[in-house]
Amino acid sequence: MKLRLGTRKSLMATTQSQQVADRLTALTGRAVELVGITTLGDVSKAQLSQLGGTGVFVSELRTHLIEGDIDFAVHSLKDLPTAADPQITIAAIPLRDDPRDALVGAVKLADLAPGARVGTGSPRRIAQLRALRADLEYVPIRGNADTRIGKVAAGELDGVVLAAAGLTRLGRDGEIAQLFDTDEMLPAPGQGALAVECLTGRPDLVELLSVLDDARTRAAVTAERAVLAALEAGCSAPVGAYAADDGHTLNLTATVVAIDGARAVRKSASGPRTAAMDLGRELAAAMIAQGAGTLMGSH
Ligand SMILES: NCc1[nH]cc(CCC(=O)O)c1CC(=O)O
Repeated sequence: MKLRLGTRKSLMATTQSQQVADRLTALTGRAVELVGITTLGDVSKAQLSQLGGTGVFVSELRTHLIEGDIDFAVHSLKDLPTAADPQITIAAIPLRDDPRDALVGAVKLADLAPGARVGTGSPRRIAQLRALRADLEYVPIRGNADTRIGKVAAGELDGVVLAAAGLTRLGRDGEIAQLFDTDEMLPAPGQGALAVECLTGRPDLVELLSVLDDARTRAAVTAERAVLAALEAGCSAPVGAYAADDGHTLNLTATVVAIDGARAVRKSASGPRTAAMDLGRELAAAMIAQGAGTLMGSH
């Protein structure tokens, strides 16, 4: 029997789902069929913020899992709520793609003229960009990557900032003018990683899908998301976190930035991969002690 992989119909979603399907077939011999699902979030993009952000896509695919229409689903990990759903198991977190943010446009950020218009809807990106270039105009934009990049081609904007991983999945990485090093811009927790999930009540399927798991990526994103959860922040909060696992140790850096870009709390910590959750929680507690909570309230 073919496994049914439920996916949103956007190009990014179908591309990443197909990659996961192909890898699963290569590793296990099991055939996988993509099942396109139109979510409420896709239908009414205008109301997306009222619907609670990108979490709406995740919860609709989860409803299809629970109803048995599909066997498993693939999400961008950074769009998953930090609160676990006991009915759902993240059976695999595959090897992460490039976690960095990217500037799409003709020139690097440092070479943009004063007052140039840069598009991004993310408070995390705006705040960190303001810290790098306070003299540019940051324009809130919505829509899929295609629409956003189109505003640069149309001359409406001088640049847009997006996740490098998403651009690569869309085959648009050739238009990247600059990749931001994590020293200058910390990505969203889990950025560039995928989550493969199915029902907890299907242990055989959990086991089958687990061949896709990458232990280092799982540890890194566990630490990053523990920061987010401990700060009680959502996916649209001005929180950046990045952890790298060098094979022995997990090195985690996180930041909370005020939307004006003028104030930030930034801290790093290291620990064993096996204690990823504690590493993230403890770093968040240290950040709160330095005023991170006040900064988040001030945007
Ligand atoms: N919030 C939307 C979203 N969710 C995942 C990605 C990109 C791919 C990824 O980070 O895995 C994007 C677009 C973006 O932030 O540019």
